[in-house]
Amino acid sequence: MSNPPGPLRLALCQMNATVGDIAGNEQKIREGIAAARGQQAQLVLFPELALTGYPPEDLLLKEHFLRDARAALERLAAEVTDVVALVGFPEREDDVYNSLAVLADGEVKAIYRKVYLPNYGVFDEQRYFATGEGGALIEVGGHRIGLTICEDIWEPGPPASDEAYGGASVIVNISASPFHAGKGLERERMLIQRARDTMCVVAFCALVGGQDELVFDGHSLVLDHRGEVLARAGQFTEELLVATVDPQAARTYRLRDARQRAAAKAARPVPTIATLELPPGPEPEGELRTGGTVAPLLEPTAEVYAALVTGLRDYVGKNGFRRVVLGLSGGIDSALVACVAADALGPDAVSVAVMPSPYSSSETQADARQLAANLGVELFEFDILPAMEAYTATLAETFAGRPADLTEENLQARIRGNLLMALSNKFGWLVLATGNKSEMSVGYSTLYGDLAGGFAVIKDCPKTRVFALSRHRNEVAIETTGEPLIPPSIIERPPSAELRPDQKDEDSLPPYAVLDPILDAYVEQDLGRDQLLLRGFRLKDVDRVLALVDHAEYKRRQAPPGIKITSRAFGRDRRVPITNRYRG
Ligand SMILES: Nc1ncnc2c1ncn2[C@@H]1O[C@H](COP(=O)(O)OP(=O)(O)OC[C@H]2O[C@@H]([n+]3cccc(C(=O)O)c3)[C@H](O)[C@@H]2O)[C@@H](O)[C@H]1O
Ligand SMILES: Nc1ncnc2c1ncn2[C@@H]1O[C@H](COP(=O)(O)OP(=O)(O)OP(=O)(O)O)[C@@H](O)[C@H]1O
Ligand SMILES: NC(=O)CC[C@H](N)C(=O)O
Repeated sequence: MSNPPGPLRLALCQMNATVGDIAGNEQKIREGIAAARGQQAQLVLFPELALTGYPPEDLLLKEHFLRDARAALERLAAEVTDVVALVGFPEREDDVYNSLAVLADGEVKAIYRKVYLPNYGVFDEQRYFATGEGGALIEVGGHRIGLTICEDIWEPGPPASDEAYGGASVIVNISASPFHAGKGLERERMLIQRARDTMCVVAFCALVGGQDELVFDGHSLVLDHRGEVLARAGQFTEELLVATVDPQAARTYRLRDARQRAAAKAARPVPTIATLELPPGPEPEGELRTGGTVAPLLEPTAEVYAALVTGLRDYVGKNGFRRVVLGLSGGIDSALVACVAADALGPDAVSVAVMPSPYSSSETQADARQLAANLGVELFEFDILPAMEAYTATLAETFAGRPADLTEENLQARIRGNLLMALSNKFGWLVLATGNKSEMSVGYSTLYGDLAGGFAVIKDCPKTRVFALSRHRNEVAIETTGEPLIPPSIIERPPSAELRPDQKDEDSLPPYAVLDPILDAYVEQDLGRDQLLLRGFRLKDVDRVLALVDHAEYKRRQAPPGIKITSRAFGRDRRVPITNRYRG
């Protein structure tokens, strides 16, 4: 019997790739490999499709895009020495595969192809990729390492189980796993279970950063064979997570667990696709011990806030904007968006416009000005009365004899939207829309009015969550400066669109504490009318809300993109027809 292989030093490069920026991603991978080498890592992992960013969507239908990605991979491979690098890329062969390349000794040594291609929720991988054949191992200095790509490890059985039964003591997973509230913990629990099932070290290397509506939270992990967390990267931040693992301990552990012997006999044989020398690694005399840094987890509301900040920062940065602008009403939605913008971009990159009409109360305007001052953002003031009067005069003859109604209310929202778009056009700023998920659900927003804009930061945050996030931001401010950031009256005042005298949201909608749970059940869980009644919601509320949600689909299709933070956001996550006579 040969000597058992010793410890293995891993580096997980939790990087923020940009979709389509092959050269930029290539450079980040190059730097990650150098940093991993600097940390004496022997194996360095990069996220799923790290070379192209995730999801590249229909770029994958372009042959030249696939060729460019391959060329970048070959360039990187040629430079790799003294470490084994596992890099995600789209592979064009007889078909297209979502693949992991094993780079070592100046070449691409082997390629593993993703087996499970997710095609639910926001995922569309079967549109682009063919499935891989099954699990695969690489041997690095006697360590058998099982390869998986993202969804592969969400499946309880093969390929990970086949790889473990085939002798793997380490399972690596390169991933691009989009965030929703609570997902990080859910994913960590799943990975702990996989480590226990396979009795393997699990190294999970995650993508981080925003891509259109998706945010990738990072939260890379290294677990031992009993599911203990050896190392955890921070959430929503780039990081090179380095950890030393003891694969031999996993092998020893298995000797005491007879279950896997029978299962191993029944398992599908797994090929070893590369046999490689162990790269140098740390000096044995050094203070080498298993583990790495373990970042603490953010609490649930802080986590969602961080997702919004990351999503906005990356949307703005990756799309080449330098500044954003939004209408600040003195209400809670625009207040929260302004805070997120200032936190994401810095107050110097945020402008706000206070645009009172005769229905805007002096209190809300004062609150808006106070918040702008607290944030230190640039403030514009535009009185919209002259524009309202101009519209009214222009339409007077046509509308003669008709009372003022929603038409005039919507005109106010449209005047504001127009002014913001004028600032956008003149100065090249991105307009942030401020609608929340409750409003998006029931269509409580004006087309070409407050729905105007380039990015809708809180469109997936129900109003009750908007309150929680705003309170959270104030708690953070009080902890750091002793003062709230958002004037408390903004949080305490009953929500109103202020489009007519004394208007309150609750005059036309059920209270948000009632509305939001109905929306969660109907929109996120697809429950029907009868099931909603079984849950104790009132018939009157259910019928009204369901009709509003169904009717507003046309409006949502015209809304700007925004950050997904729930398990079911509007858009690609929930595809319902606009023309639709089905009720309930
Ligand atoms: N199926 C369909 N496909 C395509 N377009 C369709 C359509 N059905 C109606 N439309 C069009 O949509 C128009 C109606 O939509 P729209 O013009 O937006 O107006 P509408 O939905 O009628 O009114 C706006 C609603 O949002 C509320 N609001 C506005 C502004 C701010 C807030 C807030 O609190 O934040 C709330 C306001 O109180 C009101 O209830 C119709 O006139 C028609 O042109
Ligand atoms: N007086 C105003 N000045 C500037 N912007 C405004 C004003 N009123 C409305 N807006 C813009 O239009 C959006 C829709 O606001 P509205 O007051 O109609 O309802 P809301 O959904 O309760 O939003 P908020 O909580 O921000 O007030 C606001 O978030 C803001 O961006
Ligand atoms: N890219 C993937 O395969 C991701 C799928 C996985 N279930 C997730 O949500 O994280």
